[in-house]
Amino acid sequence: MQCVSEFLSLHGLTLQESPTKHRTLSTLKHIPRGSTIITYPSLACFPIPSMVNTHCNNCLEIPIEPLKTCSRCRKTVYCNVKCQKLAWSAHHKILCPLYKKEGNKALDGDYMDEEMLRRVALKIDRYLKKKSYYESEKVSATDLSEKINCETFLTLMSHREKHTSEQLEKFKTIARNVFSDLDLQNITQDELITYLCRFSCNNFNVDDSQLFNLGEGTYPIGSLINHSCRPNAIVMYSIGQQANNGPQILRSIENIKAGEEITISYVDAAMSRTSRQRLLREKYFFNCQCPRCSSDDISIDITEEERSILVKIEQLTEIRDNEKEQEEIVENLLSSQMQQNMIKDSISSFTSRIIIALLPHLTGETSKSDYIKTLEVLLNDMHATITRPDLFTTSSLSLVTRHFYDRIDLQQWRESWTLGRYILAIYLLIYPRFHPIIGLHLFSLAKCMWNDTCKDKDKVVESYEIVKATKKVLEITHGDGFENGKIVAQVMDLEINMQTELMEIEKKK
Ligand SMILES: C[S@@+](CC[C@H](N)C(=O)[O-])C[C@H]1O[C@@H](n2cnc3c(N)ncnc32)[C@H](O)[C@@H]1O
Repeated sequence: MQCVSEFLSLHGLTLQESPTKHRTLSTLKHIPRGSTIITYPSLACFPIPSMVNTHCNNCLEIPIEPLKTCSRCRKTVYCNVKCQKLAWSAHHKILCPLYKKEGNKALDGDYMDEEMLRRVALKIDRYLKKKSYYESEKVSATDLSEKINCETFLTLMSHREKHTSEQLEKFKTIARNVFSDLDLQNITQDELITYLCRFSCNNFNVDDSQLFNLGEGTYPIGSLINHSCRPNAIVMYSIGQQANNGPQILRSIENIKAGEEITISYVDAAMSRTSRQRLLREKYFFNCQCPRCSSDDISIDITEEERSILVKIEQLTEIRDNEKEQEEIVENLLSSQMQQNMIKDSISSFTSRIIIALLPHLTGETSKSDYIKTLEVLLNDMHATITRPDLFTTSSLSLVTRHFYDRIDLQQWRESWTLGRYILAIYLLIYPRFHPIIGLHLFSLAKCMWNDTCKDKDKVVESYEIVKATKKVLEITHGDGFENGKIVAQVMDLEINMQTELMEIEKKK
């Protein structure tokens, strides 16, 4: 692991033993919010079944040029010749005859595991075979990254002894098939079972900049990062970077002090504590004791204000006994007649209050403690201000979101931005303030508002505030690099249109 430690320390990071988490990845220097902490290539990544015919099998990009299909197996598509050549030397030379032999094999649930195992096993086998080269001074930069990935992968936790016997049986079958298909010289069939266990608690869904799931990836460096339900970092992807095989980018969403552990969230922040903890136990085999899960434990080292808001955020995600009744209320609320009366009253005014209070914390340089104070006031006032505070919870989200997109499809901009503001208010209460979900939702909302402005100055001003917040959040979550930078550029175009419109309105006065 010498070269892995060196690679990490080049980026100001260090890996330490931990009695409860096996290892922790911490920073040696202060990291400002919105920084790219480190970028690293995958050991293997490929599209999910529904994307195999539309997205490049090497870099997951939707190509501008017509797709190139492998003329032998007719199964894999690439965005260009460069990607095709890279895939050929990495794995396709060996896998192509297998794909051909398999004909129209169904891409079912086991397909992802089997395909990942084939690709990773081929790389590890090659690495073990040429270990003396990989350890020599002659090793090329690309092979050095491969070495870092292979070495790290071999140290990842597998929790093999904790998987159910049913799961292990399934893995045994996949391992047997892959072992008989590939001529592996340096890996045993039994080791392949451990690899499959590793995939299940370490691998990532690869999403595009809009958070649409495109594929799955093994990113050994990313797999060194532990979980927190209130994380200080996120992972994003740079789709379409052929040579780097869909690199993963680790970005800070908070200022991180020197010595602090870097954490990401393995689960959706809008899930209830019970659901999050169940998933973390069943898939990752640990009991989460992050500040959010342990917010009522006074021995946890956080400020009293933070503890108080984390307890209240938790209440917003709890699964309720009156879920059905709540659904009916939201459904009625969204029906056109009721919408006029009720959204405008209680929901709408509290929505405005949340947005007015929290938006400056997305655009300005306010400190985390100021943001927490504002959040605390809002959460404290919630019960005093509105009759149904339970409508600002996770339970309302999926229903309102569905209606929001229906209205967008119908180009009903007024209704869509009314619903979009309501969703934004719930997001702002539940999610960390600099979260890609918030940035992307702000962008959708800004577009709806812009479509509905009718050149009314107040509306243009309001949508301009939303677009400024969008830009700030996306600069932090997405950054300005490559594919992710494109979305920030789109926001800037919208911002310029709004500025021009505001100047026009001023001139006409
Ligand atoms: C993707 S790995 C993270 C890196 C891992 N700690 C290591 O040293 O290889 C996921 C595993 O790390 C451990 N882990 C991650 N976050 C944790 C947390 N918050 N508390 C305890 N264990 C954690 C669990 O064993 C989990 O299955």
